[in-house]
Amino acid sequence: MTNPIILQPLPVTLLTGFLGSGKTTLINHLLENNRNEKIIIIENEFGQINLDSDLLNAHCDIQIVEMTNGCICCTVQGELTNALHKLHAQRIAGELTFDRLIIETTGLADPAPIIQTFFIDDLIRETIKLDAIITLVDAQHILQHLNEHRVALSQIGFADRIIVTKTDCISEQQKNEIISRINKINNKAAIIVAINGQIPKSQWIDIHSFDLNDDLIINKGFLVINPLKKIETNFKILPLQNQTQSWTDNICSYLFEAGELDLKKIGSFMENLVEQYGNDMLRYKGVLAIKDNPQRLIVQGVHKVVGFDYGSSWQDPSEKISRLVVISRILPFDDLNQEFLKTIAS
Ligand SMILES: Nc1nc2c(ncn2[C@@H]2O[C@H](COP(=O)(O)OP(=O)(O)OP(=O)(O)O)[C@@H](O)[C@H]2O)c(=O)[nH]1
Repeated sequence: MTNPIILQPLPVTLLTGFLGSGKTTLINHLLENNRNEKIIIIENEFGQINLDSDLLNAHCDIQIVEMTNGCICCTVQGELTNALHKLHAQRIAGELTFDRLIIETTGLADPAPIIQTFFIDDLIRETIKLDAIITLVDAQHILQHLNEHRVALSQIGFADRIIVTKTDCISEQQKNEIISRINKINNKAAIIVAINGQIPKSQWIDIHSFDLNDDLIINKGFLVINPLKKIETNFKILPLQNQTQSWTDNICSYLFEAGELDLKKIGSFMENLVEQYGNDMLRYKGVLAIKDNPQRLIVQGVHKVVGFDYGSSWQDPSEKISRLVVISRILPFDDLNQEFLKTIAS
């Protein structure tokens, strides 16, 4: 009898960004500088013609799976699920060996249905580990994209990390304005500057954004890397102070904060929040302190798909603090915050 093959969950990076923002350029840079890893790339193109697979470096050790069935919102979940199941079957059968998967979405895609695929499907949840959502932003055109295409806003809102490209085509002042605008839309993601995709792999691969760990890092600083210099982590992670909303653009970051909560009450608060506003909530992540429970309760969600899990124990019970960050289209924050505060344990 042969032993069943036990495989580690496959790390997956989801690469998004508006048309022409530099996704293929970034992947090519990775492939050229990372030849000892086998990478599978799933391309999701809008329309029937997929040019990107031709643009990728054919001589590198990659496999490309194309999904060319245009309408991303209705078909992508099914198509992506099928593609991932097929890859898993080939991996299990030993027909394909690879170390990681990168999914490059069409520039016109709202990442929501793609991300949801990773939460919804049982086999995918068990065999794949979503590492991070990386959004590329074309510094030259982003202001126009934001004005004209809601999807550009959504792509920034969903990001765990944002890579600003083409800063070589604009002035220093314009670059700073753009970084500041992006930071107002999503102040959770670190922002990195890359010219022609030239950043080290460690800046966008193996970020572990979806790990259910206890760190709720709220980043208000910028991580700006000059590709020509040695990487310095001149990286400020500052606690979000009392500011709970950023009002430029209609996607905001909200912070709900309190001490120990009542499990039942916070459960129904979350249920109502997601039921009522799930369509507007791009991403949310929280570390909650529950009364009479030594462990942290971790909550993560994308729109109406939400997951709860217990994390590690609080070291010092007197420091138990609950934080929930929501990146969303505009919410009636004051009313919701009143409801949130009612979940504080008595
Ligand atoms: N000047 C400059 N050009 C860049 C930079 N990054 C990418 N480009 C160029 O921008 C164009 C589009 O880059 P791609 O990598 O094809 O962009 P993409 O996001 O894959 O494009 P789509 O698949 O059409 O959405 C190419 O001509 C790249 O050479 C950069 O940092 N600076």
